[in-house]
Amino acid sequence: MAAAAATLARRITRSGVLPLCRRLPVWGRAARRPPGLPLAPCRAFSNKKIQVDMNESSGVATMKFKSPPVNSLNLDFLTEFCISLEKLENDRACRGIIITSAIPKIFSSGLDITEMCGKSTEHYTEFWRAVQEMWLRLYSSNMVTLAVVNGSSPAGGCLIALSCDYRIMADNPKYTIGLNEAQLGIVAPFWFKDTFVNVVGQRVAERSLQLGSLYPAPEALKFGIVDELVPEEKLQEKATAVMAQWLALPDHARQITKSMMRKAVLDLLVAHREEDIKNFTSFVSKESIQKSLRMYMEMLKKKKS
Ligand SMILES: CC/C=C\C/C=C\C/C=C\CCC/C=C/C(=O)SCCNC(=O)CCNC(=O)[C@H](O)C(C)(C)COP(=O)(O)OP(=O)(O)OC[C@H]1O[C@@H](n2cnc3c(N)ncnc32)[C@H](O)[C@@H]1OP(=O)(O)O
Repeated sequence: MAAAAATLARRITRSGVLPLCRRLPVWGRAARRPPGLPLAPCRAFSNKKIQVDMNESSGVATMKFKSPPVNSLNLDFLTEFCISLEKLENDRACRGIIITSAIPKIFSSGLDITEMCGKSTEHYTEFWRAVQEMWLRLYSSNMVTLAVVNGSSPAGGCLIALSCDYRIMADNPKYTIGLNEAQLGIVAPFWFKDTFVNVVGQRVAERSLQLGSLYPAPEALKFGIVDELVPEEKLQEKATAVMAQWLALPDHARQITKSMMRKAVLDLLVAHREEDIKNFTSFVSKESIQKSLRMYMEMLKKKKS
């Protein structure tokens, strides 16, 4: 696992482009299987920060974030996420993936702010490439992707949920979700914004992004950020039912449709990836932005005392 992670990290940082596995191809997963060959065996695999369990009979994998205290998305987490997703994409038996958290009350606290504070340009470059890679892989996945948001999910955490095909959230007003970057004095990149617009529409996205709004679960449902609220103890049952409904369709029809809906947004980042990295590194390197991020971290720590 460590060797695989190192290899992937090297591939992300050096070549700049990973061989993205089948970005929304025009063929179904079943059609890729050479006739007569048995399905590849599926196993559960657990890494440091993400636990993946594969249900071989349903063809559905569950990916559980388990990176205390708050599942923040640091370089190691993002690398593990990409490796896990690649393994599942390459597993012919896997047709759907449920993404959720093993940490009570938190889905993901978003990008790890410490990765964007006081580091070198090289580090920002490596980190941002990994963030891009995570989104490109998830948003372009040809599997059915279902986010089970069982806790708060700001910024990058919200992006993960928005990048899935469907979102179920625990019916608890203490859990919030949204792209709150503006509250940190930073800006959600264009592809975060485009992903958000594709889910909630221009008006809700514009207002929410300018205000950096974090919505309690009931409001998130009202604005279409999530598709359903479910009592926490029913999340698993509901996720299984929703996944079965999506998997009841022929893969190729659903995949081609998904590709049509998402291609333009994906292509834009693929075409402007290096420029986007430069924008990020020069933006976060500004002293004013560093100051905002430091103040935000201090605010988080003070909140506890
Ligand atoms: C011209 C320019 C054009 C374009 C711009 C170009 C580029 C764009 C530039 C930048 C884009 C960046 C996009 C950023 C996306 C992000 O995701 S930023 C992260 C946003 N996340 C948050 O705001 C969440 C902050 N955290 C919280 O609100 C809470 O922690 C919580 C609700 C998640 C959990 O609350 P609690 O359970 O009460 O836990 P604590 O608050 O006590 O936290 C425990 C511990 O964890 C630390 N922590 C929390 N979140 C983060 C994080 N995201 N990163 C790093 N660390 C985090 C917190 O400080 C505590 O630490 P300790 O005090 O225990 O050391």
